[in-house]
Amino acid sequence: MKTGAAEKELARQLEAVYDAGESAAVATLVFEALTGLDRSRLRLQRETGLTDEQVLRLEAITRRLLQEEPVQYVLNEAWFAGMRLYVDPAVLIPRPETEELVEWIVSDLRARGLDVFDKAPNGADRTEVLKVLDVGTGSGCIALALKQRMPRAEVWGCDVSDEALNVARRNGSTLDIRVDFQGVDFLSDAQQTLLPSVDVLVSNPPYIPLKDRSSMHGNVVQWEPHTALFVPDNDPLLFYAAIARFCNRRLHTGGVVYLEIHEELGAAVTELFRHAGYANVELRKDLQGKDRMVRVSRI
Ligand SMILES: C[S@@+](CC[C@H](N)C(=O)[O-])C[C@H]1O[C@@H](n2cnc3c(N)ncnc32)[C@H](O)[C@@H]1O
Repeated sequence: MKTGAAEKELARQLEAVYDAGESAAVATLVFEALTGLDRSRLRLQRETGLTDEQVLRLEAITRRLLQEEPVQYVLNEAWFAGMRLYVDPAVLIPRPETEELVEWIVSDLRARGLDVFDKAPNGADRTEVLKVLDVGTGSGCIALALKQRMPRAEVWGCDVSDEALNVARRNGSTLDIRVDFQGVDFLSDAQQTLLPSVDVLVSNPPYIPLKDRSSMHGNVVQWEPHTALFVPDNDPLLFYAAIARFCNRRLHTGGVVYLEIHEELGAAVTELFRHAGYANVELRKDLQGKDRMVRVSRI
């Protein structure tokens, strides 16, 4: 079968689980992975035939996609902040909203003129000037993107899931980005003491109340790790409260906290931090116009 026709046929089949636009986008991702060609080369080689091996692989991929398994898990890759990350069902698939959180941090720190962006020249003093902690690191996407953009910062990522930490460490080593990933149950005050004092804390914690589960798309609920997604209906701010407790002890004066939030929890999260004595509280919308990020500082 020719590549172009096979891609069209896959898109058609995927309309059983996705809308037409998504089906075409997923089919293109599959064919990029299958052929090793980017989308413009793929278009130029529409008439090239698939090898027997490619046909077999395509059949296996199609079967998994039709069971609503996210394409990122099927292909074991997701793009985040220009990095190709390994992902599997142990970790949340990194989302574009989270890239916006990373951009907010980087642009703030640039504006502060901090000496963290350039690699120290050979032989120069490699003293790291800024300590950053990513809570609930999952694939390591936030921590790795920050360390890549700010080579002279010292970056930690923590997670309760050993499987997620394996993925994060694998990404760090494949990309050759040095982040210290640690296994910590952040909800335990005792385990929080294993973590360093920092200047910047960032987190995209679990924040979806369990009651929302029934209205979510099958490919999220059936496949993505529930420890990454859900919080109890009666305590949706659980992780933000734990972050505030940690920051009271371990965030340096002048330190800043950046959080991803549920679109309906903007007022509650900002109030929690105001009440805990934090300043410069700012709620920001994502590109979809939904309340999605909060920044607060410790004075
Ligand atoms: C919403 S995911 C975010 C993953 C990644 N930072 C991202 O933005 O794609 C939340 C992460 O928090 C982790 N997590 C859940 N409970 C935790 C706990 N008690 N302590 C530390 N991490 C936890 C999950 O394993 C998951 O990796």
